[in-house]
Amino acid sequence: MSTSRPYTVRWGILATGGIAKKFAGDLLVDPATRDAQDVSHQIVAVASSSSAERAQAFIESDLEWAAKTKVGKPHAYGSYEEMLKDEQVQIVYVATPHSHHYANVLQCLDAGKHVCCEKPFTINAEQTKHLVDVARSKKLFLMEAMWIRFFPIVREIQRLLHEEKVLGKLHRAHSELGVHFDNATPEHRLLNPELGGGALLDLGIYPLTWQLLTLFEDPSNERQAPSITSNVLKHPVTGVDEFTSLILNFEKGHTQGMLTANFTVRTHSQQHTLIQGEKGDLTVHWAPFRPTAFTITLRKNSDELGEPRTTEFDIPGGHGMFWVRSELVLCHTHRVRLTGTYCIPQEADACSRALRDGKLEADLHPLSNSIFTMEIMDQVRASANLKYPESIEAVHRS
Ligand SMILES: NC(=O)C1=CN([C@@H]2O[C@H](COP(=O)(O)OP(=O)(O)OC[C@H]3O[C@@H](n4cnc5c(N)ncnc54)[C@H](OP(=O)(O)O)[C@@H]3O)[C@@H](O)[C@H]2O)C=CC1
Ligand SMILES: O=C1OC[C@@H](O)[C@H](O)[C@H]1O
Repeated sequence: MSTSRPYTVRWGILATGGIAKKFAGDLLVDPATRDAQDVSHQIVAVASSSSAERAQAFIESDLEWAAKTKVGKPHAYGSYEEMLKDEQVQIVYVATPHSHHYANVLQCLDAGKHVCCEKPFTINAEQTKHLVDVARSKKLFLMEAMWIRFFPIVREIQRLLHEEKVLGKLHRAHSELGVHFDNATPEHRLLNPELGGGALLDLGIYPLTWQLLTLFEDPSNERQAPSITSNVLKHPVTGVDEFTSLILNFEKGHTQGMLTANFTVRTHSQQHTLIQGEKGDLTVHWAPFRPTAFTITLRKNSDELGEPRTTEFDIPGGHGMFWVRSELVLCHTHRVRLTGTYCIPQEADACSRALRDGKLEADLHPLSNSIFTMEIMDQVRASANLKYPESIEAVHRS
């Protein structure tokens, strides 16, 4: 255990909606509980575009600041601009709807702040590329908060598939995410084109990331881009994509991926991602955006499956936006608790370590991943003639 003082990063939270509450709440969990000795987090400011009172209420009631920490309270700002003038703020977590990411991240970078921005990074790839250029020119850290990239369970799946080759040669992967919102009106950010609504950008990005993690990043594919066919069914009222499906051919790896996303019917299968190889299958259990277990079923022969073996990962405390302390457990008849826990940085810890080490992007989720993801989503939208209003598609290079 290291005895040196942890590197403390000072966060500003930009927007006070649903995910901001989860992310900020996770920042307040004592890093010692996850054996992270080298980094810690402080929230120094919260900004709401609605009012300073809303930012204050976020601090007092959503974060239950007084109950959770004795550390000095963050400053509550009634506008994003005001918060970005605060010299105490080192890095900003951007949690506005997709439509606003590009403009908000530009604002942060122009104010000299490092940035961690929610997924999807922007509306289109050109906007992402512009943000990357600006961040690099200003020597500022920038990262898309595609949090599953930092989960130990995801890294363990990659290790098993790509290094240990537990399934042998990979053949195909199926991944999906369907959700159902009871009271989703046309104004809801998921249905509203003005807010970048639609299944692909909000939900499809997860099954797409599972395809990239498994088939695209399979060493035998040598990171060759897939050829893609896609199909989209638009929402009858707002015109955003309600159901979106992709077939991805990875020629180099000789694998095929299929993915589907929608915001009307929930994925009921507990297993949202299925990867099949010559020796058997690996399924990842719900949820695609917060996986906690996977099952490997090796084949006895071409027709018969062997006994499934499940590995579970714990996410003790918090929502899991910064870290996971995990223990491997083999379930079913082989219930074995493996000795030793290990802690792996998750997205917020990864940001802190990058700032501490003077890095401008995160090793586990470099900006090239975000550009590539946006390019694929652009391609799918173009083939379905799915356009957002020009006000949110525009790129403002000077
Ligand atoms: N990583 C993950 O697991 C998740 C990521 N997300 C991502 O986070 C982002 C935000 O999602 P979520 O928190 O669910 O959204 P919410 O609608 O709950 O919150 C968005 C917040 O953005 C601010 N805002 C600024 N301008 C607008 C506007 N014109 N309309 C609406 N809100 C506005 C508001 O905060 P204020 O008034 O304080 O400025 C609002 O509370 C999305 O891009 C989504 O993809 C969402 C859920 C889970
Ligand atoms: O990132 C997300 O994960 C969970 C979904 O319900 C949500 O809409 C999405 O933004």
